[in-house]
Amino acid sequence: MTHHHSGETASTAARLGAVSFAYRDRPVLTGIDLTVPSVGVTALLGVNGSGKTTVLNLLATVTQPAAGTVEVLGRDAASTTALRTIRSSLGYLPQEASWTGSLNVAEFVEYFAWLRRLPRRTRQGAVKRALERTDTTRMAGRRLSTLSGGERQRAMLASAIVHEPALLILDEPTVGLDPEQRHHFRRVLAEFAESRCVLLSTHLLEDVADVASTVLVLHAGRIAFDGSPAELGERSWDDVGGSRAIEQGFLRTINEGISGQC
Ligand SMILES: Nc1ncnc2c1ncn2[C@@H]1O[C@H](COP(=O)(O)OP(=O)(O)OP(=O)(O)O)[C@@H](O)[C@H]1O
Repeated sequence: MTHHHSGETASTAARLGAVSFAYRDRPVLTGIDLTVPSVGVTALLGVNGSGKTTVLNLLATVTQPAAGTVEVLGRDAASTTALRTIRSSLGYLPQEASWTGSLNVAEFVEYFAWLRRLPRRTRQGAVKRALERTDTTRMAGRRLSTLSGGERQRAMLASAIVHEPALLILDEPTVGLDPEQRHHFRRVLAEFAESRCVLLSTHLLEDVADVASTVLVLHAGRIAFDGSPAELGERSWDDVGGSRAIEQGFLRTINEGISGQC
């Protein structure tokens, strides 16, 4: 995996340009600019309430900005015709996505294949591939309600990638997983991101150290850092290395409000 960060030369999966957004009278984003590279895992960091979910909702075209431009997969999300194309190439796993009912894993993923309008002749193959990719083939016949947190999250991931989206957006996907399940989940994401864009929000610096090629830090309504995990780690106070360095670099970025735009 490459460790370049987003820039003018890298091809772009998604972009926000001078976007502002408020919930009633509460401003959340204030003229934010950001770029998500088209390959690799991009991690969006920020404290609680900084607006990560809002950013993901905008890029998933679930929410519209009050001002500014949202561009996804090279198209302007303000255009109704572009939206059709964007949405068919997009996968979105919202925070704590929860599904009830009696479907087993394979049926659940097939249901999404159907929702995504995959033609009948390719549907079974797509389901099989999504199960293989997420290492859920063994649990294909088990009901969702009987799965552990990590197994369930992988089944959710399978449903989000069954149509092979060019851009996959995940809101805090590793919450509630134990260390081994997190590790496993990240390996699946890393593999998927070898040829596609994965954008995830997280509070876990270990997610960043382990799997991200690009880190964006959201602070005070804007992007306060845009670079590689190593570059964020270089902002630490001490010579600590690893996810400790990234944590310190993150804290320093939000405390000092350093601009990380290169
Ligand atoms: N529907 C809403 N109505 C009013 N305020 C909202 C709404 N949704 C979010 N907010 C507020 O907007 C701000 C940004 O919320 P958002 O969920 O985007 O942040 P976040 O970074 O994802 O937070 P967390 O890390 O806690 O998930 C917060 O202050 C939140 O309270």
